[in-house]
Amino acid sequence: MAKPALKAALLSPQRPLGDHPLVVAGPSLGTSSILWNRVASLLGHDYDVVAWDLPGHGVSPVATAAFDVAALADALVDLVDSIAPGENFHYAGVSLGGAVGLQLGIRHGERLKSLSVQNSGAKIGTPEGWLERAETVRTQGTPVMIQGSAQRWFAPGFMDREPEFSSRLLHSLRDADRFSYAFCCEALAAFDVRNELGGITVPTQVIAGALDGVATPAMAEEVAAGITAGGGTATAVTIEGIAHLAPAEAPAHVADLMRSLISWVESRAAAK
Ligand SMILES: O=C(O)CC1=CCC(=O)O1
Repeated sequence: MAKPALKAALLSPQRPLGDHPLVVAGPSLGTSSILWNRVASLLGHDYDVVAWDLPGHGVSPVATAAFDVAALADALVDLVDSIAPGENFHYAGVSLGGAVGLQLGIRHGERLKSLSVQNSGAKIGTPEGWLERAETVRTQGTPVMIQGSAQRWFAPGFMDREPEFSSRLLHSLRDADRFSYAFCCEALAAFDVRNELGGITVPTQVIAGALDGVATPAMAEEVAAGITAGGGTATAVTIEGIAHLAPAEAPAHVADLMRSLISWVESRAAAK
């Protein structure tokens, strides 16, 4: 599979990288690094927060060939090495970005210090559904997804409370390259790591939204159980009142959960 080129934005304050632990944050399908703005403003004082974009989304170049989730994980390690060569990092990702996190844990566990998988699962949706969506978007463009995405992404009332932020997120979808979006759908169609979760040994938290119909709390429990069955450390947490975009909908809660995991891992490493 082709390895797509990825780019990232620094969301923490401008300063030389390396004095603070590195946190790499990944987006969901149709969104961009904007998804992480609020969490980064809460964590950016203590951590270097870098958010990457999917191919053809945000600042990443369009994809010209198919890729799978494993290739996205490999490309992300290349990206980290271009920013902070050889550095180990904490990773957090939402939905497809969370799937990339699971592949990082499976394929590149030695590079991860912790893993926060949010609104995601070891398998998301059905291959048929993703292939149908890929075809729709390839022929009609990403704007055709806006109405349905708004319903899946946000809990009732969020768009009324946060019109500007929700519209910035939906603009990321509108502005995404249709072919790259379709390749992402095809990557999700082929993604199923339910039998590989036992290979993840990095400390992991799995965050679900109680109102998420795409990646349900049961899917988060399944990920955590699969990791612990292999001897790893994982906990699943459900946040009430939110749907599919935890860092946008509950930034303070997500930042607290991430900070607990990261500071536990960092203090454990410092004590060794
Ligand atoms: O269906 C959506 O748009 C939500 C979603 C599924 C996978 C992903 O990354 O986002």
